Amino acid sequence: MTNILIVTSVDAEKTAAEAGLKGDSRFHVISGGVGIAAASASTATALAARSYNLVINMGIGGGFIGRAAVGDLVIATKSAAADLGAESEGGFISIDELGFGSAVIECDEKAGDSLWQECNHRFLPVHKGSVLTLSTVTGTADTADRLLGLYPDAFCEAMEGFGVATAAKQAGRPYLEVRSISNPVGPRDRGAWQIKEALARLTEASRLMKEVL
Ligand SMILES: O=C(O)c1cccc(C(=O)CC[C@H]2O[C@@H](n3cnc4c(=O)[nH]cnc43)[C@H](O)[C@@H]2O)c1
Repeated sequence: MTNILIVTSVDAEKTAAEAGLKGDSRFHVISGGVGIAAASASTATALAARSYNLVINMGIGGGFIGRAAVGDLVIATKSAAADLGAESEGGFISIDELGFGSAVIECDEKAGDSLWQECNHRFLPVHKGSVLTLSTVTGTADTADRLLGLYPDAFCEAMEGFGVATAAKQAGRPYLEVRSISNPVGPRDRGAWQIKEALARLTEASRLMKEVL
């Protein structure tokens, strides 16, 4: 029997994910908190309590303009801690360049591809590429451009993926990140976030996960 841990950040995302799973006992959904630290600690606690075959970080996220629109799904190939490093006069220095490990964790290709194929089969708008994890929500076009300069294959930013991925990696478990877009990445306009639409799409994604994972 497959046991899959789904980690969301807030209860609204947990409820949306559970709605698509319709009580499938192979899945366990937790709401782990907002941000990389809460997500990582919550995932590690869940992994210590029970054995899982796959860990999925699921939630809403910001879509990079021209790459992923509100309501689209993004299936991560990598989760990248895009602001983990050092600032310098010459630009941002990643922890990879600083020699302290890697800011990028690969996602499970098999699980990602299965979901990707099913989304295409059902004509859901979906993208596959890097999802950035940030501690600060991007609020200017300059920052969005700078992030895309660092990660040209990024479709989305959110605040938890790399934390969940780190806990999964340390426990030796495969990992995947799935996001539905609630807002564009760029100049801050919190009132324009379409959270209801993004949560509905999250439910569609978890309904497909139930079929293919
Ligand atoms: O109003 C704000 O600026 C704000 C700051 C922190 C968190 C929130 C949330 O609504 C938390 C939910 C969740 O949303 C993800 N998310 C959604 N869009 C973005 C984005 O453009 N950039 C980064 N994260 C985003 C994130 O994973 C939060 O956990 C609101």
